[in-house]
Amino acid sequence: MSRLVNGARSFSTTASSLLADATMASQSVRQPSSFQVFRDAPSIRGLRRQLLQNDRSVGFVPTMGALHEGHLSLIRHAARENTDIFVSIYVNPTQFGVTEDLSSYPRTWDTDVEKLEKLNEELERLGENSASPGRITALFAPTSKVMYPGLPPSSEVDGHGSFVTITPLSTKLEGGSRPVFFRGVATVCMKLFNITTPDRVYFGQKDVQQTVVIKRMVEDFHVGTEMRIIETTREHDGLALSSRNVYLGDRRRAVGLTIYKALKAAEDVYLAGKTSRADILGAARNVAETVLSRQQSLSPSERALYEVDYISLADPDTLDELEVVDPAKGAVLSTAFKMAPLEESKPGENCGLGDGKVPVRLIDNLILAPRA
Ligand SMILES: Nc1ncnc2c1ncn2[C@@H]1O[C@H](COP(=O)(O)OP(=O)(O)OP(=O)(O)O)[C@@H](O)[C@H]1O
Ligand SMILES: CC(C)(CO)[C@@H](O)C(=O)[O-]
Ligand code: BAL
Repeated sequence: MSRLVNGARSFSTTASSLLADATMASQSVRQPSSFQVFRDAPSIRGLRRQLLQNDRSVGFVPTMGALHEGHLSLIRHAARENTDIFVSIYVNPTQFGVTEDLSSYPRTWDTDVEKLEKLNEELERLGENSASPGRITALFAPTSKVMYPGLPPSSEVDGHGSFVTITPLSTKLEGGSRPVFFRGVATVCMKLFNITTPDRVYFGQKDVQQTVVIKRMVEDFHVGTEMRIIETTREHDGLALSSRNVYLGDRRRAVGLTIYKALKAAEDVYLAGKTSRADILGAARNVAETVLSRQQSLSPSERALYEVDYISLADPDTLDELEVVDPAKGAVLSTAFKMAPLEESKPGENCGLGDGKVPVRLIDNLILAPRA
């Protein structure tokens, strides 16, 4: 397959996306051999047209890069039911609020390309003995000028632009702390879906509210694609993989596991037969508060502090908060922790990328499955 970088152009809009595009350009050194890289819409559309004419199916996996096993798991699922997989890497400025971490979001082009190449080798080996030999054939890595051709992309709540807004879903949970987040996500996903016209799209359960918003968008706008939601990939101890975890370091990584422990405690209560909000969320809050007060009693060089943004027990379709879980329907248990920067580090301590100074937002959720 060709080693072309298709339609490579370098435009920029706001300072942040200028930085993002420049970072991308400076990192776009490694070129893959088993799939093509596309930087603009007409070129990837050309490939899509050819595939359609040859009765091939496309599974699309949108990402913001800094790829980890969670992303690879989405691609492996896509490989089981499509001949061709399109992956996108684009750090979308409009989903970051003006004070959020757009400029520090991890960008790791070379290792991302390497991981995708290795995965293609794995898929090729699997394909020899299976009926579903899907492969990555395209990596779409557009510039912001390609994605936002008309205007500089705005991250202001009242900023101008062509936006897709899905309310009230987008205002709940994550939307409470990140008011432009789902407007940005829905808008960029609509653009990506319009460009790639995939048969199926793959999203991770880890970002549960994102799956609910995109599912609603696909239904309400009659987007001609099927949506697949893939279970959360976790570390051995349960911490959900996330691109931002590289900023945690050892101390915040250990304390950050509380997010999973709190959810598990709440799930245990539901599995034991309780259905009330007070019982279920009480168990999660108890874990979160106990760990936090223990951390607060330690010295600044020993502790890692956090703030619980929300702990939610919500309806799986509307994300409305529930007082009681209907066991026939189940619920979504979700939470967000804001891990504060370390106050003091110890000599030789692994404080993570950014030396422990970058605040890290962790989100996680468990689905309380319906029971008879
Ligand atoms: N641990 C995971 N398991 C399964 N899917 C995941 C996991 N982490 C991310 N994904 C999915 O990968 C897709 C791209 O996500 P993204 O590139 O934002 O990575 P991320 O790890 O979620 O990063 P962030 O630090 O921004 O949360 C999304 O559909 C997301 O839900
Ligand atoms: C879906 C997405 C790629 C849109 O930018 C992003 O929100 C993500 O990576 O989850
Ligand atoms: N996976 C979510 C992307 C974000 O936090 O911006």
